[in-house]
Amino acid sequence: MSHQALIIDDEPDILELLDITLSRMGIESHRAPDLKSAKLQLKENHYDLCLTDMRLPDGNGIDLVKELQTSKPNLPVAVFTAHGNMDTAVEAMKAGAFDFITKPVDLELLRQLVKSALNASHNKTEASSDSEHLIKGESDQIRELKQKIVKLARSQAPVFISGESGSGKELVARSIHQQGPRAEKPFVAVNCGAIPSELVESEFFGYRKGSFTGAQSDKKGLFQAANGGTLFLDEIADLPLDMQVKLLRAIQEKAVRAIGDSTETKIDVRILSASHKNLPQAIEDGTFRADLYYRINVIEVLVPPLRQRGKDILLLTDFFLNQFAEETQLPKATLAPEAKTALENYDFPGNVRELENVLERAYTLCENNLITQTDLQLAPIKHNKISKIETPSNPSPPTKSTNAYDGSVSIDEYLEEIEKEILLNALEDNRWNRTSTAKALGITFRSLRYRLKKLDLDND
Ligand SMILES: Nc1ncnc2c1ncn2[C@@H]1O[C@H](COP(=O)(O)OP(=O)(O)OP(=O)(O)O)[C@@H](O)[C@H]1O
Repeated sequence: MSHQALIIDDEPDILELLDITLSRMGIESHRAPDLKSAKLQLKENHYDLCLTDMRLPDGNGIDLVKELQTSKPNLPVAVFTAHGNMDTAVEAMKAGAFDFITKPVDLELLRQLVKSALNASHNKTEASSDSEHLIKGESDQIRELKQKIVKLARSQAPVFISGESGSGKELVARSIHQQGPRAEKPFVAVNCGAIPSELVESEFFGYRKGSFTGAQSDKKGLFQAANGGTLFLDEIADLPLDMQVKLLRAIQEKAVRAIGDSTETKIDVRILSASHKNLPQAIEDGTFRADLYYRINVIEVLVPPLRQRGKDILLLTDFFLNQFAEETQLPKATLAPEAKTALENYDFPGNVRELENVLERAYTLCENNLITQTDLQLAPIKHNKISKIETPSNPSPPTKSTNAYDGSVSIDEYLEEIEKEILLNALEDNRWNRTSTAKALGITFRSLRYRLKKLDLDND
């Protein structure tokens, strides 16, 4: 059965052009010059794709995008925006639009967009099972995250993934890619902090032969390598400022220019990015551009720290122990009860990656395949969870939320740990925004800064 699309625009020439392009792709299109007629047709027919202009004689395309999110959540809607008007594009994607395309319409980009959209609606049934495989966890936080991923996978909007180091940000990015219409195309992950600043541009955009000494042949950049697929920019906060401008341009124009090239090449890449740093803070500090943040952060996903995932600690433990046994072809290790308790009480500053490393080391060290608390070599009290109660938005007095003081460390150290815990929880709750953290804690900004410094938490 051939696909059907609804195209909504008040300019007959554009409708004609779209109709011809789509019919060459085997897609039958219905035309609507305004919202009223579009809504009528949406009621009467089944569509696989909807393309709408933003400004229509009887209203705004974005209202239709919003409405369709509830009435037809599986129908991909893309919007046309005036050239250079990224604000509208961002607004439309936040409202649930699948993607945007600027006018005058580039037919190559249009064809790519249409293919992605059709794949997206085609893929949705297989989607959720993939994520189950990749991201382990049954906690409410992880369930919610997985549901969000299924939705995000269908859109083409840039997603910013925030979360502590080792919490699984890259895994989330992979999952979004794998469940989306680009799954068959490349997923290219790049650690922005690991590329020397003088090489960033050529790594990203490539270069032409002879463009500088040593450029002996053409080289493709990461954007080109990811064409049709997804480019995952990890540690994006580490990108040098001049490169941030070029990245912004590439995202806006959907085009890149290799070093030494006189022309731009259109590229179709979905941008996912991540950082464990607080980007709003980086903007305040002048190390990150606000306009780039606005573009890459159309949708934000927060990966929760492992210590907030309750039963997932032991579930992941089991998963990793199974994995080690499989890899080594040796019997699976078991955990002594006190080792289990120690893991459950540990706060994992390095999150899932740390758990994996701790277990791998313990698996190697343990005797008779039984992992004891000693084998785990967890950091001393410094990193232990003192409180099991998550209080930060309204911190209760330490006496309520802490275990009894047992004299194993000095009282000062003990109190410092409590203070640290409260500060970290409050920071996390306020997305590392210091101004709101101070407010939530009822202390001044200066006092918060002083405490962070004193407790050696001021490392950003
Ligand atoms: N929910 C999970 N289920 C299974 N494995 C996980 C999960 N979360 C993370 N991992 C594993 O933990 C390790 C770290 O994850 P990942 O690299 O995605 O974290 P990250 O947040 O991107 O880290 P960084 O901040 O250092 O870039 C990887 O080996 C990953 O496969």
